[in-house]
Amino acid sequence: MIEVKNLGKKFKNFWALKNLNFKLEDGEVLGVVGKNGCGKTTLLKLIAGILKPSSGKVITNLKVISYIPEKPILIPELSLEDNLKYFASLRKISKERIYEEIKYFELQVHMKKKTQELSKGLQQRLSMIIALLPDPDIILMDEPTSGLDAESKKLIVNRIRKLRESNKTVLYVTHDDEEIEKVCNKVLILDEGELMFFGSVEDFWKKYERYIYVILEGNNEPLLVKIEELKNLRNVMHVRSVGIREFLSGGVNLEINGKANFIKTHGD
Ligand SMILES: Nc1ncnc2c1ncn2[C@@H]1O[C@H](COP(=O)(O)OP(=O)(O)OP(=O)(O)O)[C@@H](O)[C@H]1O
Repeated sequence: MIEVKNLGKKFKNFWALKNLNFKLEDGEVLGVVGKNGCGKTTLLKLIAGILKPSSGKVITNLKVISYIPEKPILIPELSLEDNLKYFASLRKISKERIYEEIKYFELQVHMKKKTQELSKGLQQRLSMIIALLPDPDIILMDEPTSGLDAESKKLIVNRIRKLRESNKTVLYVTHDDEEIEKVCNKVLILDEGELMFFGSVEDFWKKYERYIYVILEGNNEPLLVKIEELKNLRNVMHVRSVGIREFLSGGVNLEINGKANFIKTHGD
């Protein structure tokens, strides 16, 4: 369990996070969403204990916390294998446990390569292993899949699912709507340091109403419409769903704790 109570962070005279309140149970995966600079990394760092709160507190009964920063922290001159050996030696992790993760993340053939020579995806897989070796109860990840190749992304997303199945608590920053819908059971939306929404994906759509994109015959421009309006439309050529992030960035203006207050068509 993690409970965040009246949590705030001030840098000089600027509040990067203001009065956040939410609670996560064990085994929940929270997607942290919001525009650049809205305080996502600050929130993870406060929970990790890297930053001290300026107001409020983080309460948890869980002991081992792993934080995976956006840019992996690895020793560039050492091989993948030696990086793992080094980090494992700090925690007395068994060889079997290390090999289990190497196999899962399909890194066997890259063991002798220096980490500075590895692609971003391989570096991120290695970073995940290092963070998971101590068997953390809470895993905090800052955009773990952003800008990665499809294979690395798949392995990381599936590993997050496995963490959820083994009752771990995961908070991760993501810009990917598909991941939010498929991996996260809760979503937290920040807007300029304030909590705009916290709850399940289903509750988000209950609150803001579900929208879809439709393409009508003779018009290539997708239209954003409420799902129940579909039955009133003629000559529909194509329909596709809208994810939370796309919804937020597609011209929909949400008031904090309010309803969507205007809609415009995609691409305007
Ligand atoms: N150490 C710091 N000192 C001063 N200001 C900071 C510090 N760390 C973050 N900030 C500011 O706090 C705000 C929130 O930053 P944060 O990195 O948490 O945002 P973010 O949502 O993670 O952004 P991004 O999506 O770009 O990574 C930003 O305005 C940032 O400039």
